[in-house]
Amino acid sequence: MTHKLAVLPGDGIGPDIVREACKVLETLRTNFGLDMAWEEAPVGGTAYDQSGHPLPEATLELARGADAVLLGAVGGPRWEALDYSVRPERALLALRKELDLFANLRPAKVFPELAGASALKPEVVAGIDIMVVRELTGGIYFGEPRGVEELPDGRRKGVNTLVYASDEIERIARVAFDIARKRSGRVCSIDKANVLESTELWREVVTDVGTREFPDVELSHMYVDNAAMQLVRAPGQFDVMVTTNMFGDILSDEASMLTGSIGLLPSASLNTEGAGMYEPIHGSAPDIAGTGKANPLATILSVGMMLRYSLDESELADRVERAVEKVLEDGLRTPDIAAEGEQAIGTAEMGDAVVAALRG
Ligand SMILES: NC(=O)c1ccc[n+]([C@@H]2O[C@H](COP(=O)([O-])OP(=O)(O)OC[C@H]3O[C@@H](n4cnc5c(N)ncnc54)[C@H](O)[C@@H]3O)[C@@H](O)[C@H]2O)c1
Ligand SMILES: CC(C)[C@H](C(=O)O)[C@@H](O)C(=O)O
Ligand SMILES: [Mg+2]
Repeated sequence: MTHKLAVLPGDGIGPDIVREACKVLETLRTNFGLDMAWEEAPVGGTAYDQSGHPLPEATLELARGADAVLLGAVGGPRWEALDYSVRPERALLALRKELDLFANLRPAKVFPELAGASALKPEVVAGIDIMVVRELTGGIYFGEPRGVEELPDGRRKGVNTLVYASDEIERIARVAFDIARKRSGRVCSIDKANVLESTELWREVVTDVGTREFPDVELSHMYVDNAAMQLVRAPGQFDVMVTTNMFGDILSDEASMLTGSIGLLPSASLNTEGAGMYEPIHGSAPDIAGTGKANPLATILSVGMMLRYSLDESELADRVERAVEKVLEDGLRTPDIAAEGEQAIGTAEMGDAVVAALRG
């Protein structure tokens, strides 16, 4: 059966990195028999400029009908002053909510060749392989009430609400425990249960699910401030980290620096139906947009996750990961992962190198 893909390049460096990921998909089709067809659609600021909305109905429909969505990035200074309701980032949140993509997997794996590019000492990050499991359709990103209101005395009040219902916590906990069973058998749940009742419930529910359904998995808990510190002090203690929407957003960017660059971290956002959205964890990088300096590897590795989690093509996923390892072994570096004085290559050259490594 032909896999139907929706490709949403978005803004800033989005189109550049997605172009390279599509070269990889095309190579898998022509050389390795991947049966797929993709259709592209605008999203984010680019879509807003074209149609007045960051997530046009046609784009949402395309995503709904696809087996998997590949997304670049959205947003940028050009659209920052827009009303919140039509800001590019809203498209991302709407896609996640509409497709019920509650489970966001963000692996942070240190490639041996890049241990020297890490923000930490190479010996501290050697072998690091962390899976951040981020809840993606709840928490403070979606809680009501929200907004900015005028107070009678002329002041304004900004409100966001951190809400979690027990079933939302249960389902993300199950995803984390399941993944841990295939890895080290350990889960660390990150919360702020000492201050926030919503995450006190988080801790309680994660513990219940663990005790009742996954007694074989070792569960520990950590407050988020400590976790942020431990991630740079001794990252080797973590394997699967499960956490709320906002804590996961922040901790995954932090974890990326263990690997050397945010330009290396892919993600999968999954629902219970097997469909998923795949995107790098980074944003539209306005500071380097249009310069050809963006690292496309996070997006290419997101294609790998797509093959594994939505298309049931794990052999091809392995091939993509091996091709990325090969280009790094060969010493190819975009500027974000190049050592001082080391020759760097551009976005398209990196994509071409992965394609060449795939072809063998
Ligand atoms: N998933 C998404 O679409 C997503 C994620 C994060 C931020 N954003 C949006 O992107 C815009 C910029 O946000 P930001 O600057 O805070 O975060 P960012 O992730 O876009 O950039 C942070 C830093 O990392 C660098 N960087 C990011 N991706 C890179 C890559 N592939 N290769 C090399 N360097 C890379 C950038 O140059 C920048 O210095 C904002 O509008 C934000 O809302 C979108
Ligand atoms: C752009 C923004 C809505 C998004 C998030 O906060 O989830 C981004 O930072 C991410 O990590 O995907
Ligand atoms: Mg983020």
